[in-house]
Amino acid sequence: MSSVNEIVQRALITYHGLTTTTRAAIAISLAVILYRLLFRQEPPKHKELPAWAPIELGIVISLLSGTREGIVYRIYSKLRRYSGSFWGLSSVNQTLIRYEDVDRLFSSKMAHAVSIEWHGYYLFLRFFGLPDTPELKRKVDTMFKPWHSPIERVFNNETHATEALERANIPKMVAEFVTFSQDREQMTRWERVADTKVIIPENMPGQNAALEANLSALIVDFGASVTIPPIFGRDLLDRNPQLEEDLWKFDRVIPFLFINLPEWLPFKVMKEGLEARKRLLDEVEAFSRRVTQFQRGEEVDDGADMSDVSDVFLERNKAFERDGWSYRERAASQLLALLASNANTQPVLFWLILYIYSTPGLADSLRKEVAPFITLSDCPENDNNTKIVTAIDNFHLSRECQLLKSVIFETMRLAFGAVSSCRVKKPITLKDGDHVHQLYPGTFLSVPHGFAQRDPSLYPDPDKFVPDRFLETDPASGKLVARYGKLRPWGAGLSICRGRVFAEKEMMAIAASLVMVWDISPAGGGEWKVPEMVGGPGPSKPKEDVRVEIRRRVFGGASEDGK
Ligand code: HEM
Repeated sequence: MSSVNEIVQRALITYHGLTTTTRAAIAISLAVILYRLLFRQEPPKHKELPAWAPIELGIVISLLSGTREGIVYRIYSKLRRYSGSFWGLSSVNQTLIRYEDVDRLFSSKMAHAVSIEWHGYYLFLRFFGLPDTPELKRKVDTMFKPWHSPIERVFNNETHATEALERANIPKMVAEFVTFSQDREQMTRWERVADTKVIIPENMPGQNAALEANLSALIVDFGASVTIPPIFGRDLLDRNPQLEEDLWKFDRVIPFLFINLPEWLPFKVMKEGLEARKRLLDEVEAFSRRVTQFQRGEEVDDGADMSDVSDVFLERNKAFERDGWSYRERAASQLLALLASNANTQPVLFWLILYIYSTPGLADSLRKEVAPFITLSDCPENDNNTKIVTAIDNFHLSRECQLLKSVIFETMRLAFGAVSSCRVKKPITLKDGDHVHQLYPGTFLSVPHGFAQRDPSLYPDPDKFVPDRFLETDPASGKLVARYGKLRPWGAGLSICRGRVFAEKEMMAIAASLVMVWDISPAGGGEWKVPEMVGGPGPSKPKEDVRVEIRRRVFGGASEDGK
């Protein structure tokens, strides 16, 4: 709020320092824009969300999260097109704050009047710079369902999501979480990016090995290495050592592409992001070719083994093949899936692991809760009473471990803000408390669900991490169960996340296995310092990384508890 005021004040000072001609030109341009926004009788019929809409959403969130005073807030409130929960200067775009009927708006009951399928083509053009042609538009529009339904069928279904998780082989991954290797060649891909430093090498008689690392860098690449193979198989990751780094670089530039900033802007982040995008498209394009060769029974380039590529990917590739998609276009679409499955999961996973270890007593409570569902055996490389995970009972882990579930919900409350958007396709009238709004086709509605997540009337002491905040006593069984309540981290209704069942199970399995066999503490000893969160809506990132020490948990010794 204050920063918006500051920006306006600075803009006014700069404005007064300009020549008369420049000031007149700017004033006329602003008047024209305002006239177009405020006084058009017929709202323009937009097919895509206007590029300025996400900026307006950010401004609305910032204006309404503060004390709701100051000149900018007052001017905006006077100028806004609607009233009640609807915020926006132009009828083309409205941000809905505390609108009570969000679930109904995005439900199948409203599908005749609002569409959640507006964004596909828009993302293709803005994210990948593909040429705007009627043919590409037809392809993307007709692919919305074939694009989403295989993902939804597997990753939002209890049984199939559990099967996909088994394919991720989390026990093996967790055993390799830290290798304590000083040789870069021997390190895992996530150790290579985490600026690791071995403090005590492995196999020192009578000593438990210890390693320092940057926790966020380590976890996001570790998480992506778990998430990618059950969808894409091993080939894509194994062949492209830089893939994850490129994914994060591209992810950083996406907010700029989303609001249509020109690609030639001379920012480092833009340049690096676009170079990463090119490499990613090349890699996923070559991968799509190999998958197609495999599906046709042809010889696969480089003799690659594509037998573990998931049915989801195969089904989508077949649909592309039928509909005449070029390999470049397929790569763009598959890259969207790569982003959707990783860009949210991995930052949330980092905060989850950080909260588990940094909240006093929480790691021990979770160890007690998850122990019956995690099978351990003695660590073969180490005779110091340390263990490795050999099996995870994913089904019971998600059914029985309600504290862990509540911890995940609480992490998402603090570190992730979903936004759901839809396009009005038929005239509708929406009731909003005492207000009634008439909405026109070609206009857009966006709901930042995260807006309410730090509201003290819903979540007392809202900035504090409270592990059992989401636990409620179930009246029928008398047991404690984790319930979402008003939290909507996966979005709403028909547009809800297509991978949420898998994502939740995956976070549970990774957190439960890591906490059982690894100890993590602040580097150099002392108190934990949880870094400031930056970014959002979407996942928040840490302002700076967290330097930690990682050791194997010693059983029957000082660090063991709860087993
Ligand atoms: C913590 C992890 C995750 C979070 C918080 C999350 C959240 C979200 C949200 C908020 C949306 C948009 C919902 C809306 O528009 O109302 C979304 C869309 C989606 N998610 Fe997730 N997601 C996660 C993990 C995953 C995973 C693991 C997968 C795949 C296996 C996945 C697949 C998708 C897909 C395909 C979409 C639709 C994208 C589109 O239409 O453009 N998500 N997710």
